[in-house]
Amino acid sequence: MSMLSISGLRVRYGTTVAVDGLDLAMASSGALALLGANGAGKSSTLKAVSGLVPHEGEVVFDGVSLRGMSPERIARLGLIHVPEGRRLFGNLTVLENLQVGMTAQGRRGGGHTVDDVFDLFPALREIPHQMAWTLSGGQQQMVAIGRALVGNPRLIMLDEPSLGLSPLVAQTVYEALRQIAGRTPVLLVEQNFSAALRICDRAVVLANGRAVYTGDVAGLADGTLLQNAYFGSPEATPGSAKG
Ligand SMILES: Nc1ncnc2c1ncn2[C@@H]1O[C@H](COP(=O)(O)OP(=O)(O)OP(=O)(O)O)[C@@H](O)[C@H]1O
Repeated sequence: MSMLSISGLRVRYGTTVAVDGLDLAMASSGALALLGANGAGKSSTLKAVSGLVPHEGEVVFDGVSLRGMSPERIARLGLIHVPEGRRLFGNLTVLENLQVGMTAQGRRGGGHTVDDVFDLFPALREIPHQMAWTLSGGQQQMVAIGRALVGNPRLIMLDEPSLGLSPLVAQTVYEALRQIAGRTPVLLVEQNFSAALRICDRAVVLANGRAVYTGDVAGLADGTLLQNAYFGSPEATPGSAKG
């Protein structure tokens, strides 16, 4: 049985169709990359799964339909979203942000401790009392991932974790994600497809809200399909173009 199963997902904002009938299934281990150009519908997919935007279609997590559930309840089931832009509490410290993440554990308990997060990201161990708003982008991303981990995710969804990071910092974040994916299934949204493909075993490529590829990352090796999805071609861009 799939851990996460999405069928016929449709997200609209007014007249814009952001996700246009997406089917996607994830097993209970491994990492899946959700790829595509700007505006392809990647973030909207994650937001729909975590109950942040209205949608049509069915999302089932570990056999439970998420229809009508609040984002808080979905997070307490262990489906945890690290949004684009990190969304930390700026006026809380590193440690306090991590402690807030523990509330997503609900009654499940377990998962990473704050100490485990500091083992994963030693740079944070040095600055537990620093206010989040003063952190660099890379440190913020580490706290955002750590905050998800202490919530004991059963599946973790990350939206563009490397956005705005230097190549070296992005590499540190990706090394941690590789370790995380070894024990928790990861659904990873990225613009930076080469980084994502290095840690994922499966991929879905979106163009204008529709899947143009679903399968093993090996099937993307020759690059043509990704080139088309990111830079445009008639086959890779069904439906009308959106800005
Ligand atoms: N709140 C919103 N209101 C109106 N349109 C939106 C909203 N959010 C997204 N869209 C539109 O929906 C489409 C899909 O956006 P989405 O953010 O899901 O794409 P994406 O693949 O994540 O791209 P990006 O990497 O730029 O975030 C785009 O056309 C976008 O302009």
